[in-house]
Amino acid sequence: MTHTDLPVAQFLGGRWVASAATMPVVDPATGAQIATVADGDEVTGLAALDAAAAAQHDWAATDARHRSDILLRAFDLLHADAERIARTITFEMGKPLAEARAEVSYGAEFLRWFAEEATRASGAYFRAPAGGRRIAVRTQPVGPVFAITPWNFPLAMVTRKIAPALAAGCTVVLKPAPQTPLTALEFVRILEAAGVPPGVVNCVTTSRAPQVSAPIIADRRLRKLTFTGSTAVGRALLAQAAPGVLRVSMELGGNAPFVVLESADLDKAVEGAVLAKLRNAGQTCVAADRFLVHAARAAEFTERFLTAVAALPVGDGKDETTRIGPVIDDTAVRRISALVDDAVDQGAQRHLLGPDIDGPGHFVRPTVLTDVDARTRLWNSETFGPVTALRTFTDPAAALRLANAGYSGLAGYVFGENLGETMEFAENLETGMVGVNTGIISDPAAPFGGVKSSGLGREGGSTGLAEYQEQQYLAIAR
Ligand SMILES: O=CCCCC(=O)O
Repeated sequence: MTHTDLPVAQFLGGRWVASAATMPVVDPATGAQIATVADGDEVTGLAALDAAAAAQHDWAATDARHRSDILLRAFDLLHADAERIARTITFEMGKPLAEARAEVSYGAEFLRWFAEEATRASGAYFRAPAGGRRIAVRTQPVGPVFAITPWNFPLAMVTRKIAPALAAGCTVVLKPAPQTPLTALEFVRILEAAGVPPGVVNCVTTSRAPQVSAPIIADRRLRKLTFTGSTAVGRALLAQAAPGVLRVSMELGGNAPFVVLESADLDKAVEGAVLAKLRNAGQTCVAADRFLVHAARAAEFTERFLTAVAALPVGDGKDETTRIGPVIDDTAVRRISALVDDAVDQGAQRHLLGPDIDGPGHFVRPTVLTDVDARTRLWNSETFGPVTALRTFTDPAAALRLANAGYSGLAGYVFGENLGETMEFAENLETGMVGVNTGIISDPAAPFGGVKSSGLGREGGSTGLAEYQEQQYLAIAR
């Protein structure tokens, strides 16, 4: 597969602007360079914002039905090209083809969801209770949006931001992750073909994120920043957004607890654990990181989970049989290995599963660690790899305290058949999302987001559009 039909260019103001500066795109399964794309700088970034700002007024003035129709055309075009886009995802970030196909379907659903939401925009009109005036409330687009997207879901995290922005009437500057520009560029071509007017969506690919992002965020024409990525980068972006008092949506890091209560159905728990931990080789913000298993069920759960993980073929995601692909790069391999070694040094038992794949790609051997000390870095970090950290509990109240310890609060998982106890536990988890007897929670119709340091705002669901809207209140004298 080659990507030579993608221009080495930035998409600015509805045109593909050729770039002399370039950056490579690397297949994490082989380490080989698979494409070259434009490498933008601050001038490119500001040119993208110029185009977005220039297009904002006219785009905001379009009818919601018009914007909805464009999103639906993009939905159809994405499905028509689904296999090629899925292969692009797998080539540039390594996830198994089956998962890449699932991502295309999932990503496309944001286009359909927000195409539908676009036409449901509502306001209010009523008499003030104290009399004297009528109150009218209308919505309007927040204005130009800067969307910074991650490499782990190179399509779905783009559609999850661009679809509501377009539905609301906002223009966009998109900066995809440097590891995964190809999927974003392919999607931009789909938007172009779907009829998105010039300047409404602009895309800057760059290896110099801070250099490109800072001037855009500092520019007073920008009105919203939306980011998915690590908490550390999110904090830095929030600081940059403060002087302009930008609207922000931040989907940041997690460290999800996965709790198996005494009443759990272990068929469901093991299946859920495999999905919650190993989807995308563990490189998901909602990945289960801290397994807390009731002592009475721990031996059986652990044995069955080890067997299930050992049975998952590890390898190049382009091989149809692969279930666990590479991690994104060599830095990730080293970071994950250091977390594992540190946990083992502090008393954890290491269970190595699957083959040990030596380079040239970036592979981490699936590993389960039992008896992990809750003070280790592994327990307290977002692992972002195929490594499971497990400990047991006897007192559910203590397990809940441990699950809620720490600063992150994105996702959590609870498995149990005692409905009362399970729901009580789920409701008391300090996370924005909870999977109850399921290892997959993502759904375009549900509000995705975290509490504590896992983020601000929600994407998708019935409130996802409002993240891109302002309310204007009109006081009408009687
Ligand atoms: O890392 C965050 C991506 C979340 C993907 C999903 O919606 O499951």
